[in-house]
Amino acid sequence: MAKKPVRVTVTGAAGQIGYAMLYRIASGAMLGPDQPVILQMLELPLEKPQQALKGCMMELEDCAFPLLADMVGTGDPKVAFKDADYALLVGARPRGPGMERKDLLSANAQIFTEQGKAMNEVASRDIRVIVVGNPANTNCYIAMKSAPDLPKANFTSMMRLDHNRAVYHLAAKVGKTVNDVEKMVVWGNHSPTMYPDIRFATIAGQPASKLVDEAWYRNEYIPMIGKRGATVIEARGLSSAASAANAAITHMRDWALGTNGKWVTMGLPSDGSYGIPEDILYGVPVTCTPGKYERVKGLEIDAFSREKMDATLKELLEEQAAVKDLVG
Ligand SMILES: NC(=O)c1ccc[n+]([C@@H]2O[C@H](COP(=O)([O-])OP(=O)(O)OC[C@H]3O[C@@H](n4cnc5c(N)ncnc54)[C@H](O)[C@@H]3O)[C@@H](O)[C@H]2O)c1
Ligand SMILES: O=C(O)C[C@H](O)C(=O)O
Repeated sequence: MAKKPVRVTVTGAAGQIGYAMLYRIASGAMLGPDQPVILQMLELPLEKPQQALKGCMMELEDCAFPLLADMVGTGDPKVAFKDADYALLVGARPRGPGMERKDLLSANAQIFTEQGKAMNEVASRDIRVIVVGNPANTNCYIAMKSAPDLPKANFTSMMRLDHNRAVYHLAAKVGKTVNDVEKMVVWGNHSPTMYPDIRFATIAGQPASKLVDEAWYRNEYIPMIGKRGATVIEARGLSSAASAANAAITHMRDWALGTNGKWVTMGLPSDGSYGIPEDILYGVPVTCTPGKYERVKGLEIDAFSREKMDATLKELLEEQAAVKDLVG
């Protein structure tokens, strides 16, 4: 029997990431080739973005996707999140050259308070949320705190782009492919303080730390992964869109359908493990079974890692303090 359609909300749907994302979700790339979806798309309630959203919806019609059961385009969060089963919170102001992601904090905090409240009121009680809009970890924290009736564990922030970058550049360094890399971890914040940790990683079954030079790893690789977003902005004049959309889709796909034991990185509200205070949205390794993620627990944290993990935590605590008044 055909599956019942599920409702997927995308905010900032007519922006660059939205445009790279909608058609893949409607094609089944996120929830599988037998799962019909209803797309509920939110854009700013202003003429230009609403007009652009209409254009996106025309193109969705013209794709004639068999899995697209229905669609809604709106400027009202309560319409966009109504009964939503999945939400991809993309809509936010992106940074330009010379800005850090945390410079966007106050501009975007309001958005995530409003959207958290709307989800609290009208979304499915089991909604699964990924926050992409920057600063993603803290925006997710704000949305989660603004939705006290929904399970905290269902709020996640996107660290998958960092994870994918870390996997690709490690594989490339030793002349292997991404398929050869297992057990990558990117701890912490989606910012230059993030800590790509290769201590558990293997490349074609060999320990990664034995295959690459430690000085390269510490002095080149870690900062390069942390600054990759800025490097793309410099080159494109715009922030990553295709790779960000791809990361969000694979984050949700893995959560919905499982990873078959493979480790991926998700920003999760901390449960206190690894010395991260509860509720802070922090990148950690997980495995997923359909509909459920499970943290990889009990990893040993050495002195170098502790220092790196504490530095990215410190930044998250500062971001959290800066939005304290909004969150209450
Ligand atoms: N977490 C990550 O790894 C990652 C990666 C890339 C980009 N980003 C972030 O994603 C966000 C979106 O990037 P983009 O390149 O698509 O930007 P964009 O400017 O092209 O699109 C953003 C869209 O959001 C809309 N929008 C703004 N406020 C909104 C609101 N309150 N409700 C609904 N829609 C709203 C805008 O009208 C616009 O169409 C930015 O914050 C960017 O920094 C995050
Ligand atoms: O760096 C940015 O501002 C965009 C995004 O967060 C990225 O990492 O590509």
